[in-house]
Amino acid sequence: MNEEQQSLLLKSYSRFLPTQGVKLSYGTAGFRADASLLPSTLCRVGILAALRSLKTTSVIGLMITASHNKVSDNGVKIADPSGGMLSQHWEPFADALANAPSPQHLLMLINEFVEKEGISMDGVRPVEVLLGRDTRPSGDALLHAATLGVTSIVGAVATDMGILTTPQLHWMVRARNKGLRASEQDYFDQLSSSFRCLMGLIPTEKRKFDGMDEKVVVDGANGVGGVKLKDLGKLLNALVIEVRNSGEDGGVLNDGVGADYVQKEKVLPYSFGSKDAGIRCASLDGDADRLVYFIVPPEGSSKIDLVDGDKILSLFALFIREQLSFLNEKEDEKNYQQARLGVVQTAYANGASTNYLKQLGLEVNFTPTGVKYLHEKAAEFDIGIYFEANGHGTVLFSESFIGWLEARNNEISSGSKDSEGEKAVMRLLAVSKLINQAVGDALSGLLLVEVILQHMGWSIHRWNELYHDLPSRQLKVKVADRTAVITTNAETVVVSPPGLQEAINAETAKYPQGRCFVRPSGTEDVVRVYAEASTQEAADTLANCVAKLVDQFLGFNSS
Ligand SMILES: CC(=O)N[C@H]1[C@@H](OP(=O)(O)O)O[C@H](CO)[C@@H](O)[C@@H]1O
Ligand SMILES: [Mg+2]
Repeated sequence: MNEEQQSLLLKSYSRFLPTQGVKLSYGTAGFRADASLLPSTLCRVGILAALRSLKTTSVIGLMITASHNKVSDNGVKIADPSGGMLSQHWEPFADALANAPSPQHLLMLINEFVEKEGISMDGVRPVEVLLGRDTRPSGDALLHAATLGVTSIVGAVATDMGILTTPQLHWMVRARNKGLRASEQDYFDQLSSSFRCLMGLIPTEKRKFDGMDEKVVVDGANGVGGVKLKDLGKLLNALVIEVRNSGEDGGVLNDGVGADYVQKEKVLPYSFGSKDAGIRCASLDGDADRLVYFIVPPEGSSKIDLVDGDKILSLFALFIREQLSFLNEKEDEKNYQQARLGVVQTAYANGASTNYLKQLGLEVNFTPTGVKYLHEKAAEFDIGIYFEANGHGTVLFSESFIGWLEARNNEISSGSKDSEGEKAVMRLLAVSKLINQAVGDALSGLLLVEVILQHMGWSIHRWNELYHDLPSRQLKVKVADRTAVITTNAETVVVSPPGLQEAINAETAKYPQGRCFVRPSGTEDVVRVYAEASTQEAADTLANCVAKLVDQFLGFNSS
C-alpha cells in the first residue's frame, strides 16, 4: 500500500478510537451494540465495504440499523453485490478489523487481507458504497463515521442514500449492479406497478366477495417502514393501508410495538385494541425486513391470533403452486414442466406448517437459523420460498426461470391473454418483480399477501384456518459457555456435550406430538430451547424440563 493510502487509514483510525474493553462480533445480523460504542466500528466497516467493492468490482451496500432492538442501540451490516448478505468468508476479517487495538495492527490486518484476497489497491478501479440508515437518532453521526471509513480507501466514493428500510438498500445495491434504475422512486414504481398488474389478473368471479376488508391496518414499529409504506400506499388505489405507530406522533421505536414484539409476546402492539377486532392487521419490525399478520380477538383479551412467517410462506406456496399447475395444463406450455418449487424453513417453523406444506406435495428443506442460510438454499430452486417463523423471508426466482417467463410473456403480449396458463406466466413474472429478490422485505411481502388474499377471495380468518399451529414454547437458558453446544441436522440434534441429546430424546418421547431442540443463539449469550406438543401445558412442561437438562449439562454449576 502506498504512502497516501497508509496515511488516510491512519487518519481514520485516530479520528474514531475504539472503546477500551469492548469486543464486537459480526454475528447473524452484523455488528450491534449500544450506539455510543459504535463510531470506530462504523468507520472500520466503511473500510471493509470499500475493500469488498474493490474485490468484487461492484457496488456494495452498508446499512446502519439495529432492526428490532431498542432505540439507543444501533448496528451495521453489509450488502454484497447481489443484494444479499456479506459473504460469510469475510466475516472473520470484519471481526478482526473492528477489534484492531492499534493503528499498526489495523494496517497489518488490511495488508495481509488484501494480499490474501488478491485485492489491488492502486486507486484506479471505481469503488462505490451505498449507505443507508434507519430512523435511529444516532444514525447521522454513525453515517459520518462510515463515510470516513469508505473514503479512507483511495478513490472510493460513499453515496448517502438517506433514510431507508434495510430491504430498500439491498434492492438498490442489486439494481445498481444489474445496471438498472435504483432510486427509491424506482423501488416504489416497481412494487406498485407489479402489484397493479397482479390485481388486474385476479379472476373476475373473485373480484367482489363478502367478508374481505379493503383495508389493512399496519403497525409500523415507530420505525422507517411505516412512513415508507405510507408513500408506497399513495401509489396503490385498490388497497387502503392505514399505518399506525409510524413514529410521526412521538412513539418510541420498537417500544411495545413491532413484529418482534407481536410475534414473541403474542400480544397487541400499542394503539391496537378491541375496536380492531376481526380486521386484517400486520406488523413490521424496526427496519422493515420482517412482517407478521395478526387478528385482534373480540373484547376482553390482549392475546392475539398470530399469522406468522410460516403462514405467509404457506400462502405464497399455495399461490405459486397453483400458477405452476396452470402452466402445465396446456400441452404447448409444458416446456417448463421441470420448474422446481422448493420451500425452506428452520427448526423453529411450527410443525403444523411443515406437515401442511408436505401434504401439498412440496419439497420442504431445513437450514440452520439465519437468513443467510435460508437464502442460499432457496436459491437452488427455480422458485424457492423461504421464511423464518418470525416473518423474515422472500421468494427467489432463478435467472433461467425468469428468462423463460420473459420469453413466454413477450409471445403473449402479441397474442391472446385469455388462458389461465398465459395469466399464470404474467402473474409469476409480476411476483418476481414485486417480491424483493435481494432479501426479505416487509413492504413487498405485505403487497404480495394482500394481492393473493384478493386472488383467493380469502379473509384473514380463512387464511389463518389453513392449519392450526401446534402449541409451542421458547425459553432462553444462561450457561457458562454457549459455544459448548454443538449441533447438527439443521440444529435439531446436539452432538456435544455428549449425553444431552439422549436426555432430550427421553424427555420428548413422553409427550404426544412432542418435538424439542436446543441451540446456542447467534445473537444473544444464551442457549435457546424450543418445544412443541399437543397442548400448551405439555409444550411448557417439555420446554422447562429440557431447560433444566441444559442447565445440568452446561450451567454455571456443571463441571
Ligand atoms: C429464534 C429466532 O427468532 N432467532 C432469530 C435470532 O437468531 P438467534 O441466532 O436465534 O439469536 O436473530 C436472527 C437475526 O435477526 C434471526 O434471523 C433469527 O430468526
Ligand atoms: Mg429487521
